[in-house]
Amino acid sequence: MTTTTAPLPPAPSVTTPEPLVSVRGLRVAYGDGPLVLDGVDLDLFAGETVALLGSSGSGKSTLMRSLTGFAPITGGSARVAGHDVGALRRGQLRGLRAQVGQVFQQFNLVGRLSVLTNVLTGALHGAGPINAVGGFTSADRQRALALLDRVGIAHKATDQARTLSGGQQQRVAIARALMQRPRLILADEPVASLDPSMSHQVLELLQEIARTDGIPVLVSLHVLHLALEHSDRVVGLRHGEVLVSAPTAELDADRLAAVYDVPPTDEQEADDVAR
Ligand SMILES: Nc1ncnc2c1ncn2[C@@H]1O[C@H](COP(=O)(O)OP(=O)(O)OP(=O)(O)O)[C@@H](O)[C@H]1O
Repeated sequence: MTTTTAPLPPAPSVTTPEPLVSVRGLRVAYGDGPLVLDGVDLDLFAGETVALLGSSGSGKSTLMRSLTGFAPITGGSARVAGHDVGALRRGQLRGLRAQVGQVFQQFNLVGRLSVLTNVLTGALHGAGPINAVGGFTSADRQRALALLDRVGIAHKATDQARTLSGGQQQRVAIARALMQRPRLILADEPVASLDPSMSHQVLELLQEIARTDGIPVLVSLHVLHLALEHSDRVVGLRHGEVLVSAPTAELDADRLAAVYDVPPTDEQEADDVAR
């Protein structure tokens, strides 16, 4: 009797989503100084909000800066949107930065300009100095107004940015970041200057943008409960190393406190929120 071997049917294709950001064994040192990041791994996927926690000096800002080529990578790699950041030349880095929306603690708006103009400047990213003087199109203006509407402050479009409250200014900064049509949003302590209510609103907005637009949002925070309430995953840095990396649903404040040399007390957290 002969037996024949039938060919196997093709395996069902299992597609694992590719992370937009993939950091492996990243090491960063400034000048001759010590390693500020030492072997950091990080993936960021479309649609997720990842909270970055750690004591002051643990390397949160440096990790963010390394994703846009502003930190000196001395080992390992950081890939963003398919690019090996450490291997990019200056012009290529400019192109990458145009795809990354950034939100900062101090909003970084031009106070004397209108809210609308501040948002429009987001369209200049990557345009270069020659295109930048060409002015904005009416399509740009429509889009900027639509974004202001989305973040809830279209009624302030013609006001000078400096006349807005902190929470409103941060919304403008988020609209400006969206004007870039970013593939990634980096928010470095975006609520450190806001009161508790504004902090929740701004973080809710960032998480909504991540989910709706399918953009990964990496947000550094100093307040544990804000991270637990407004993120899908938490990455905790300690002395430049990843100590915790887990879905937020699996974490609690006790486990996250291990990230800190001195765990923040409720009082300190309240102070941080109120700052
Ligand atoms: N441009 C720089 N030149 C030299 N050292 C730097 C530079 N930027 C940061 N550092 C050092 O790198 C370390 C990490 O700083 P980083 O700002 O990344 O920490 P962080 O976790 O964001 O802190 P914080 O919560 O206070 O913002 C610190 O020791 C800091 O002094």
